[in-house]
Amino acid sequence: MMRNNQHGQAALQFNNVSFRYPTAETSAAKAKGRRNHPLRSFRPFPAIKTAVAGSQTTKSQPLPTHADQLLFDSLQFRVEAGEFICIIGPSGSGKSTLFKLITGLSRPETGQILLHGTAHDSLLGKVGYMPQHDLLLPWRTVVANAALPLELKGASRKEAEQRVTKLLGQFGLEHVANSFPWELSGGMRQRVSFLRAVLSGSDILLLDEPFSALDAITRLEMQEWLMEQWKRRRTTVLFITHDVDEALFLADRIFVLHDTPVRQLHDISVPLRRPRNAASLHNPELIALKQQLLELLRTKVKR
Ligand SMILES: Nc1ncnc2c1ncn2[C@@H]1O[C@H](COP(=O)(O)OP(=O)(O)OP(=O)(O)O)[C@@H](O)[C@H]1O
Repeated sequence: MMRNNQHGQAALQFNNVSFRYPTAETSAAKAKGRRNHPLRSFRPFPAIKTAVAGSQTTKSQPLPTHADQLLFDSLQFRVEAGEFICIIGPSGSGKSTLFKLITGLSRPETGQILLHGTAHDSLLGKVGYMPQHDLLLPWRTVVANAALPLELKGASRKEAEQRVTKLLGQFGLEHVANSFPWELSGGMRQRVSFLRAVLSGSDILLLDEPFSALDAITRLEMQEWLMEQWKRRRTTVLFITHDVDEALFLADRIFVLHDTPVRQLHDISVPLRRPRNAASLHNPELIALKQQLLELLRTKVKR
């Protein structure tokens, strides 16, 4: 179900976004700090000796630095309202960093990130974010964990918990309302985490490998459940995964990050009608697409 509207306002848009770790200022400041540090002359390891032909000179090898690690270079893309986008790419290609830029945890060096056509000073709190590890607070019950974003927005705890309680049924959590996270299965914890992201109130949800720790059956159940939630809420979803089948099953479009720095995303539409089921992936067109994606992922990330 593509809801593409290239001429209207995008839900999310990257305009020439460049980013590197750490920023030039931080590395310069760190280097200055190191130069003035009293322990500067302390050498925990002997300098690496480099034999230079015909001489006895010794030379210290420079330590590797991330200062030049440009990850995104003038990156442009747009995501339309209501789309389901999966993001795949080899480890270290920048998938989680893309989310850090969207949430505002990191800032681009140049370029703009627009939500519904508007650039904000900070995007923190403007998108729902479900991190790779659910980060539920162990001392809070399911209701109290899910109520957190409402409390952060100023609601009293009682008020927030009342609103959460009304939603528990939709998320299949009514019978564990007063349980603690350690009493729940992985799939249930993911539901609480998802509810918490939804309660951020944003219509853009960023899900970072939410199902990677689940067994195959629970994972399939959670994928189907997520599809239901997405249809019901009509949110825009960006979903990071390492699993090509999962991406093909869920996505309208798949973004592939396969080079560093990322200058352009491979933007691949999934030609599969909804509703989908596991058997949909056996269609020959999808098998060919899977091969194409695996080939792209095998491309070595350049530095
Ligand atoms: N805080 C940081 N400081 C310096 N470099 C970082 C920092 N965080 C990540 N990096 C580097 O940036 C690159 C991209 O990291 P990122 O976590 O975005 O990759 P990823 O595609 O999400 O990887 P994975 O699939 O393993 O989760 C990596 O080379 C990583 O080492």
